[in-house]
Amino acid sequence: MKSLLGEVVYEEFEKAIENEVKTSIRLNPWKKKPNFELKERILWSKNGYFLENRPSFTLDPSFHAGAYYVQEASSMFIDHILQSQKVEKGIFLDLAAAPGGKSTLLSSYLGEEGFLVANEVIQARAQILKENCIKWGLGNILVSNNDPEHFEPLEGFFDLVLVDAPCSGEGMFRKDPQAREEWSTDHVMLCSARQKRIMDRAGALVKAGGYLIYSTCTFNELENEEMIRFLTDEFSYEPVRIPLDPTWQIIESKVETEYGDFFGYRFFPHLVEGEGFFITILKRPENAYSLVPKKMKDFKHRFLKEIGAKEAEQLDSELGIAPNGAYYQLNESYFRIHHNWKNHVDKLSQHLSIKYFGVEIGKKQGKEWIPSPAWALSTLPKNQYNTIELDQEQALTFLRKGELKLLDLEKGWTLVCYQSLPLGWIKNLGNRINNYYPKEWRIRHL
Ligand SMILES: C[S@@+](CC[C@H](N)C(=O)[O-])C[C@H]1O[C@@H](n2cnc3c(N)ncnc32)[C@H](O)[C@@H]1O
Repeated sequence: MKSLLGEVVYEEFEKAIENEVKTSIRLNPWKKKPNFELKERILWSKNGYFLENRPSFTLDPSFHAGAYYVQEASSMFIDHILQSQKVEKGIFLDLAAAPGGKSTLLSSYLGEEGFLVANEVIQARAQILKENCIKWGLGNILVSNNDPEHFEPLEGFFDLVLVDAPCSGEGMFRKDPQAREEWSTDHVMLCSARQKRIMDRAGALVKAGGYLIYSTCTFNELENEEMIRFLTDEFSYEPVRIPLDPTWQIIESKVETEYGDFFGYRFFPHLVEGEGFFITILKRPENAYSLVPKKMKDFKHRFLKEIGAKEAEQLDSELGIAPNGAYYQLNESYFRIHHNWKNHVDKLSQHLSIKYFGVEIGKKQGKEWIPSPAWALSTLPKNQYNTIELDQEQALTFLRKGELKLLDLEKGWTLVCYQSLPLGWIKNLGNRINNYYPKEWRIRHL
């Protein structure tokens, strides 16, 4: 750090990492705003705000409704990159995605015009990623649980690939004392070697004219600038320079390579109200040559059944959804995606271990239709259902999967909402009210 910053500035850095980092959130632009005051916007992010203090997010039902994501400010710079480059919306990949901070940002950017593959190699973390993507609710994400190597047949498939790499975590020294304990030069070398393995695969997945974004939460050059050199040696990429407002105090780093000057951006804790961070973006030339995919292990989902176009139209009409869905059936459950992405999902399902995709609408059990919690949390309409507005206490009871005592509730299914934000389903059986909030999501420590 001393060689990166010089002795004098190093002291400022050392002081800064003893201070608390400001809490920040990013709003879900496709859902209703939560009912609290947001005064200080994060300047490089369209939907990011600093909070004055750190509230208990667990006790805020609008957090569980996916109205916002708690994310530190530096990471939201991706928003500025996408907006300033006017990156075309298409099919994006977030290769190291859990718990989903950057995936939910990419999903917001894409909206209905794009589709995101959010991948996580560690199974337990892929489960958390899936939960966060469901709550975000846009239905434009496919969650997979694969090693980057498994993506080999998808070379040249993606308009944008983001790799937020596992790293030595120097930028987390302030938040996480364990990160300081675990740091060693050997660990930095190990991280750098692992990043090269990942980027050796990721670099080939971008289509001609597409973008590759690489980021870490560490400062050292071996895991950052060195990776830019590695990528330009292995693949043909063009540099991209991001416009910066000097008041943001983000430090640009120029990397001279034999293929031209490339740029990275560093976020230091003594300059920026966020965690330490490094990010770079490269562009695959329009005339880049794509490798011919090799045959590899087949992950085809044997149980995924496609629903015909006619039946899909009928389902959309019965459910009150615009007639632009493609449906798949997995056991008794129905999953819906925008039909524009059907061919992509078909291709992806041949190679990836899919954990979730689109919106799980519900399942048929005998003659009964059971609406899914994911549908409740999605931005798709649910107009034909009764809704009920809960106060905070009642909403927390619902999220604990407790029993709600509600008078004059109509028989059958009701969508429960908090501040007009859907949380899930209850069903009035006459003698009792069943709570359909998923057991694995219920909030416990209250
Ligand atoms: C920095 S975190 C990603 C954070 C995430 N992008 C977000 O914004 O919420 C890096 C992720 O890489 C995963 N990972 C670890 N080893 C990996 C490997 N060899 N290949 C790909 N991903 C790996 C970790 O499990 C972790 O979830």
